[in-house]
Amino acid sequence: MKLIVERLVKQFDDFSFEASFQADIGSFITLLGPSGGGKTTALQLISGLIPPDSGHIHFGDIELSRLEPWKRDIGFVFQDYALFPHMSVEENVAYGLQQRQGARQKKEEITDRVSQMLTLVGLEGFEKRKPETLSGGERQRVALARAIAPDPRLLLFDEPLSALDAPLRSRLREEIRELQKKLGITTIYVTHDRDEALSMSDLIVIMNEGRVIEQGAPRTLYRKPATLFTARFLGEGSTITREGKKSFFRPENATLLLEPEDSALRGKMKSLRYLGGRALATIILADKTEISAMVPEQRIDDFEEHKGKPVWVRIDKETLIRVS
Ligand SMILES: Nc1ncnc2c1ncn2[C@@H]1O[C@H](COP(=O)(O)OP(=O)(O)OP(=O)(O)O)[C@@H](O)[C@H]1O
Repeated sequence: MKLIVERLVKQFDDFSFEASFQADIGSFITLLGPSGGGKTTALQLISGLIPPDSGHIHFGDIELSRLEPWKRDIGFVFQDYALFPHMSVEENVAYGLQQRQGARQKKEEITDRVSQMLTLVGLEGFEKRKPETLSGGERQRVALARAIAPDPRLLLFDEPLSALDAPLRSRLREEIRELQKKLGITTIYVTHDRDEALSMSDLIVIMNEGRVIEQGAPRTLYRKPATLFTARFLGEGSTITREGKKSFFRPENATLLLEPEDSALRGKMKSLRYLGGRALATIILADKTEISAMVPEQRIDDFEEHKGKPVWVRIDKETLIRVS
């Protein structure tokens, strides 16, 4: 069973969007790309907030794009939480249930479901609190509980963690991913943060300028990107020309040497930037190309006083990537 986004098209005055991608039902899909790439537009089209000019969205046997937005069974979590300020935590979570399931839903059933959801996101005891008394992370947990309470078929996240500090962001990443796995909800997650995309996803869809550049599993896209855009977006790297073709390599696949070696590239050390546990060396080759190589902690001493001096760089051949 697949989620298939098929040639979804939307034309704004000066922005054209066209995207196709597909993934297994139950998987965690991340739309990754720079600002203005069309990620939010993709979510809005999928949820039905804006109508597409053409295209289809299939969820298994169901054609979502034929359904009215409120019949699509979609949960949404935004960056700014979008909680109702005058409602308590439990009222916020219950709101989604009452909307979806109609007023006939028994009161006790709603109460049970709300407390089950709050337990799931680690917020027992917060039932009566108002959003203004909560931290950013707690608010985002409420938003998550509200989104999953009606048991949606699809969960959409739009940069949910970008307002939070780094340690909290990384904790919530793990929590969201674990919860998603446990519940098996098909999820589409929008971010411009590559670490987030690499650490959370089953599938990453790279978007730029309203188009899908490529899609793949995190490690495949990182190690074997088809395009220079994806290669650069997913991490550090350098481009060299070999036999007239552009080749890309990651700094961790390049070894810095003090002595010449067969097929190692000769250059001059430009800088060495310490990153904690390792350092990133920048080397200028004879043709003025700048490349970078990772130096492990135990070898940093060898190169620390080496600025401006000759060095050699050995690149693992099998890690060189042909890119277009
Ligand atoms: N309703 C609209 N009318 C006109 N243009 C729009 C509309 N919605 C989005 N756009 C344009 O579409 C482009 C893509 O915007 P979108 O928000 O989808 O990008 P994004 O990848 O989510 O970026 P960000 O990370 O900054 O949110 C932008 O140039 C935006 O101005």
